[in-house]
Amino acid sequence: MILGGTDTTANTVEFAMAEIMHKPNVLRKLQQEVDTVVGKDNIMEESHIQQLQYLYAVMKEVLRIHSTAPFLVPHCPSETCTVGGYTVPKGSRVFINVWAIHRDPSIWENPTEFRPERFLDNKWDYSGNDFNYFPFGSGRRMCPGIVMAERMFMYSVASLIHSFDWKFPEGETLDLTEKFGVILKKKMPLVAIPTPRLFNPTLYE
Ligand code: HEM
Repeated sequence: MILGGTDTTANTVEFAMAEIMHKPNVLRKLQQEVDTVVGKDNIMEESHIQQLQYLYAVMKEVLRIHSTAPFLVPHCPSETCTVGGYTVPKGSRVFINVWAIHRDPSIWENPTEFRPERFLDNKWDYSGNDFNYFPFGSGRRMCPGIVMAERMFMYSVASLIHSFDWKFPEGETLDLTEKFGVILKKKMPLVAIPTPRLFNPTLYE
């Protein structure tokens, strides 16, 4: 529970910050949204999360393009079964390549482009009922930590972009190389330089 709940969300936040910093128009839109909802003379609270619809779309897009659990977790059928015409013997170890499904050009327009707007119409959700988009898996073994993951992600990223502007260190550019494993990680850790942007310095105390 602790492993499943910390590394996953932390890596999703790291990928999100890297993508956001690389796309100044996305950062601008996010900051406009938090400034409207939270205000620049206030700090981010959990109660603001529900109103951050653009940030919610950003989270969904990060979970699509950098699927935190790229092969879900291994499943093992208790009986031999047939799926899509293929026989899966009892006891097999089954990995679902959700990373590839989330980048399949027959499902997604420009799949490698980071474009949160594709989620703004709420057509896609991750309830596990749509096998084109299921970053939290599906069925009985689906992730039980979705609500906590949402809150941790939304609160962390909203606080970071509300309180600070962010840039890459001088001379450094974006490196989004992924390191595959049970959990997808950024190969090179993100280095990001913050600059305070709120009016009242006491909000940083
Ligand atoms: C961005 C955050 C997260 C992502 C993308 C994620 C994704 C997943 C996925 C894909 C699975 C496997 C589902 C399947 O195979 O059908 C899973 C399982 C699991 N997750 Fe998460 N997870 C996240 C955060 C969390 C959090 C915050 C917790 C707990 C507080 C958590 C606890 C678990 C547990 C206990 C399982 C195993 C469930 C089982 O096997 O019955 N996860 N998660």
